[in-house]
Amino acid sequence: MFIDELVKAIKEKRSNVVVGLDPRIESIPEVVKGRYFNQYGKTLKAVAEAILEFNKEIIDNVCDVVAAVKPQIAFYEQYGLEGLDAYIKTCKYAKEKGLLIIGDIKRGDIGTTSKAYANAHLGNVDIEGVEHETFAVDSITVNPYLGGDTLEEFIEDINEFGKGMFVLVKTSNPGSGQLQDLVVEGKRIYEVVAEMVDNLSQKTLGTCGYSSVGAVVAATYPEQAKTLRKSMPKSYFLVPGYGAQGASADDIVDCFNEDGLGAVINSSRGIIFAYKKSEKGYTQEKYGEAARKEALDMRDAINKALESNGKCYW
Ligand SMILES: O=C(O)c1cc(=O)[nH]c(=O)n1[C@@H]1O[C@H](COP(=O)(O)O)[C@@H](O)[C@H]1O
Repeated sequence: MFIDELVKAIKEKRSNVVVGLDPRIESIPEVVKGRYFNQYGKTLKAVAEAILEFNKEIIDNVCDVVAAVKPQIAFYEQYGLEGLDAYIKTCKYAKEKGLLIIGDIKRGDIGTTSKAYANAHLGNVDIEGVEHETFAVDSITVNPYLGGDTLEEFIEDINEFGKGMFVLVKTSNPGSGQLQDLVVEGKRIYEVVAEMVDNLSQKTLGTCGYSSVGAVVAATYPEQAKTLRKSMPKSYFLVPGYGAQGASADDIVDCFNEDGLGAVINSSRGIIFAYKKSEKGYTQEKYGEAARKEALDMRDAINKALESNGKCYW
């Protein structure tokens, strides 16, 4: 089951870090993309090849330091089929390197359509009795805006295929409060979503005691995260906002339970494009090493903050 594998990886690697594989062609080092532009011109094919080479180097450098990777599909989808091919190959490579994959797809639609998303990203598609795995990731992010029935559609595949999902509860963006913080019948909308997540978590408990239905709770709103931690005790939090969006290790402590578990912290740009921090002596030629160094620093900073609050598991 996804959650048991995630907790196992966290404990083995002593790391609560997730690296977001969000490639932006403008930030991929010239030493990588230049070769593909020479070979294929400024084409979708060249970009997709550059992304794949870049991702593989990042994965090679962080696979023993992080619990999971989180490719955000928009960064691939924007390059059409070539881009999606790079997404699939990236996921396959990460899997070969022993990493868990959280496909950041943020889907959600009416029931039968959600089921099609579940088939694509969690389960299988059935072509007249022949099963095919299309995107093959371990867990996904899901948008709850259409209501609880639409989230239920993912549960069957989560249980059948041992997968997981993280439901958007409190997001990191500046406008997240506009809808999520509204008070309706005495409760904030994000609290209502948290109740839905908590109910679903009971149906998907792993042997580790946590559930394969988790929640996205942003590091940029630590006060809300503290309350949410109590409302969803069995759900793992996927915590974005660390690094590039301004949150630090101290901001994520309350996303963890007293047992030192309960959250994975994502950083995308801050790690994969760390080579740009030339003041640290990083170079574009050694962009993989720079990512590794930043992932190690992030792991250690989080462990230190947890330790000083009596919440370090190891
Ligand atoms: O679901 C997410 O991962 C997510 C939710 C959220 O509230 N905020 C957020 O930034 N994210 C994603 O987390 C990643 C953050 O990237 P960086 O800001 O570069 O670390 C991006 O892939 C976002 O799409």
